[in-house]
Amino acid sequence: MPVNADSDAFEADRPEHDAALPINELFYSLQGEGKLAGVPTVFVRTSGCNLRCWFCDSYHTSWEPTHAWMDLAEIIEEVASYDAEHVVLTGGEPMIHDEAVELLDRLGDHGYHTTVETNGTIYRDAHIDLASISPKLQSSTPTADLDPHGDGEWADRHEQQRIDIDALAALVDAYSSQLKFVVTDRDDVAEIETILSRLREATTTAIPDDDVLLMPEGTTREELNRTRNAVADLAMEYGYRYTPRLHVDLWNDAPGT
Ligand SMILES: C[S@@+](CC[C@H](N)C(=O)[O-])C[C@H]1O[C@@H](n2cnc3c(N)ncnc32)[C@H](O)[C@@H]1O
Ligand SMILES: Nc1nc2[nH]cc(C(=O)O)c2c(=O)[nH]1
Ligand code: SF4
Ligand SMILES: [Mg+2]
Repeated sequence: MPVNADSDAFEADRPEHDAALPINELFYSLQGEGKLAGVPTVFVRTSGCNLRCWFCDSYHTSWEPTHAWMDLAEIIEEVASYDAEHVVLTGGEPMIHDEAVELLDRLGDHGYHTTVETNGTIYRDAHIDLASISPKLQSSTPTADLDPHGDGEWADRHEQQRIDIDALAALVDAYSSQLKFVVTDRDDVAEIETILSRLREATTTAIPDDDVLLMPEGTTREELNRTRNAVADLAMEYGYRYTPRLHVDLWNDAPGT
C-alpha cells in the first residue's frame, strides 16, 4: 500500500533484508491522550498516511513524510532501552504498514501493553491491547482554504476515505477500544452522533458513552486555550468523556513529546 502520493520515492530506500518500518520518531513520554493519559509510554511513530487532515499535528508523517527505515529488531531494542511497560504505535497512520502487525505481535510477546493510535480506516489482526481510534470528521477535510499546501488537492480523497464503518466495526469488535474524536466546534457533535449510531448498528460489541472521548483540536497551548473549555462543556452536555492533550499542556508542541 502506498504511504503517500509519491510512493515510489518514499519506498526507494526501503531495506530488503528484514522486516522494517519507516520511523519518523521514537521517544519516551507520558501518554497525553485518552483513557491512559499520564502513563509513562514509549512512542513509535511511523511515517506515511492515507488521509490528510488539515490540522494534522504530525505534518512530517502525512503532508511531508520523513523517516529513517528501522528493522523491527532495532525498534524493539530502542523501546527496551526505556523503563516503560506501555508502547504506543502511532503515525502517520500505522495501520497502512503490513509490518505493523509483526511489530505489535513481537511487542506483545515481550510483555508490553500496546496501544495503536489509528484513524480507523484499516483493520488488521495483531496484538493490540487498546485500539485508540480517532475517526475523522468532515471538519478535518483539507479544503482549499484550510490545506496547509494551499490547493485542496487531497480534499476529495480524504473525504471519500475518512470513514469506513466496516473497518471501525471490525476494530471495535476485535479489541478493547476508545473512540477519540477531534472536536473543532459544536457543529461536530451531530456527525459524531451519526457515526456512533451507524457503528453501534454494525458492531456486536456495546460502545458505552464513556468509551467515546471528545478531544479539543489544537497543536499548541494557545490553540487549546481557545478550544478546550468549549469541548469540555460539550462532553458534559452530551455525556461523553473529555480527554485533555496533556503533552501539549506540559510541553507545548516540542518534538519528541
Ligand atoms: C497524528 S495522529 C496519528 C494516528 C492516526 N493517524 C490518527 O489520526 O488517529 C495521533 C492523534 O492525534 C490527533 N490529532 C492530530 N492532529 C490534531 C490536532 N490538531 N488537534 C487535536 N488532535 C489531533 C489524531 O486525531 C489522533 O488521535
Ligand atoms: N505524549 C503524547 N501522547 C500522545 N498520545 C497520542 C499521540 C500521538 O501522536 O498519536 C501522542 C503524542 O504525540 N504524544
Ligand atoms: S489521519 Fe492522523 S496522521 Fe493522518 S493526517 Fe489525520 S491526524 Fe495526521
Ligand atoms: Mg501526537
